[in-house]
Amino acid sequence: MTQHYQPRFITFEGIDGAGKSTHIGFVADYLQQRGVTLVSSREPGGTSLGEKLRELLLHEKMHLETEALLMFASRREHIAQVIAPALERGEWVISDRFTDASFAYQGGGRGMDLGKMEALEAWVHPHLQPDLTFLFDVPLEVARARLDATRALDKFEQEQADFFADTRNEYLRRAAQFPGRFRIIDSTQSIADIQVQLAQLLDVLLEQSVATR
Ligand SMILES: Nc1ncnc2c1ncn2[C@@H]1O[C@H](COP(=O)(O)OP(=O)(O)O)[C@@H](O)[C@H]1O
Ligand SMILES: Cc1cn([C@H]2C[C@H](O)[C@@H](COP(=O)(O)OP(=O)(O)O)O2)c(=O)[nH]c1=O
Repeated sequence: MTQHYQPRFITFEGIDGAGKSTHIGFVADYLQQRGVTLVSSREPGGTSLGEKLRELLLHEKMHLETEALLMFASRREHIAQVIAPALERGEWVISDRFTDASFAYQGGGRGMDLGKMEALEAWVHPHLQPDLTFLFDVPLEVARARLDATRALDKFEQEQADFFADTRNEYLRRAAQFPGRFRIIDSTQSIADIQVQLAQLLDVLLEQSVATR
């Protein structure tokens, strides 16, 4: 008998170089092998308009509030075109970043007023929150060394240590504020050990999501 699951929304967060992208494919495969139909997406981006906004956001200098507004504009389109329709079809959505990233980067890193951020969140998705958020957490030096070893850096990745310290602290503050949905992954572990931990956490969510019909 095929297993049916209630739809779930999973997000991946962490400072640049923490290892988030490395594990998204693993999570998608793990869930699909267990019968989950899912959509894998990312922010900023995830739609045709969102990908154009991503290009601007990652390469153009702009006012901090413009940056926050464009992140939420991309998110609004992403929810309307991708996230909400998939959940309504009964599918799962996994997204490489969501609103916690705006709190961490524009709020923590750039210092935007968190009250304004909360207002944007309440405006753009008053009733939608991830069911599960994996926060890939590493010391800044580890993340920086991984980035330097691998790729050309975009606008955010070129920021200094202070920026990432504040970004990481805001992520950890959000995790403490919403312990029900956040799972902090110690990303100094090996990739194999992280995958074991992810599989255990996904098994719990799968068990809680079995639909009886
Ligand atoms: N646990 C880990 N141990 C060692 N290297 C890792 C680990 N996780 C990721 N990496 C490497 O670090 C680099 C950045 O990882 P990536 O997943 O792209 O980070 P992010 O998406 O969080 O910015 C990649 O080269 C990746 O292979
Ligand atoms: C979603 C989001 C991302 N960002 C930033 C974080 C990242 O530095 C950047 C792009 O994210 P990411 O997809 O992690 O970049 P990469 O493909 O290089 O791993 O956008 C914000 O500043 N605010 C946001 O709300």
